[in-house]
Amino acid sequence: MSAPDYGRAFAAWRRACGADWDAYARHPFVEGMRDGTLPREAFHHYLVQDYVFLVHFARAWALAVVKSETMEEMRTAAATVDALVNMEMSLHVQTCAGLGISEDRLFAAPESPANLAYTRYVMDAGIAGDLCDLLAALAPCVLGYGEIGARLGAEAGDTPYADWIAAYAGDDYQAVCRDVGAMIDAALARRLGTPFTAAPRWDRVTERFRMATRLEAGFWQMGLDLA
Ligand SMILES: Cc1ncc(C[n+]2csc(CCO)c2C)c(N)n1
Repeated sequence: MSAPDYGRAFAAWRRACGADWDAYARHPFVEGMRDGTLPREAFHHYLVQDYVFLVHFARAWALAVVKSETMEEMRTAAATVDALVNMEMSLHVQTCAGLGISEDRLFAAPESPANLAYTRYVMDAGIAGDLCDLLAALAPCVLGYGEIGARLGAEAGDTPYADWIAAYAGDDYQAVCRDVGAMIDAALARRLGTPFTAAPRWDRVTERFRMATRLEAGFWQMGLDLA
């Protein structure tokens, strides 16, 4: 299936990062969720690490509030922090509880190096650069899960991971992806001009997107390797 429409920047970044993008969006971990062959322990390991990931991801979106230059940017970034801290993280705790993973285990989990590399890379992209650099590093996470969810929602058969797929394939999450895609396009147009793909800085922000994409693939691999 073709890529979903999450705006112009995403389409251009995705095309520029072709092989790296496919290595993430079609990683064996993802295909294992699709056909149900992903080992349970790998999914559980991923979920525990993902809790730690969400903590740092919320911090990175809080940095997007700091780096905002318009009220609209600030509202989107602040709403994302709120959704992560007050909804996603408690949902995550509930999901894990349903699978027999206690909150104590989540809190006690030592952070894996692949997890640390990814989240601190995103944070540093934002600290060293402006909102464009930060959003380019955040985009593979937000929009990649949208694309993966949409594809698996259409392709998956009977799989124990149907709930995970439904959450990201659903209309609510797909609308979040379109909103974030529009925010990214507006933020780039404001700072890089239009067309932003012709701006001197375009290649540098594309490299932020590429590295974050590679680190997302590393996160799936960490799940498979129980690393
Ligand atoms: C490694 C990893 N990458 C991406 C996501 C997806 N994700 C994280 S926060 C969020 C909400 C929107 O900002 C979404 C979809 C994840 N859970 N774990």
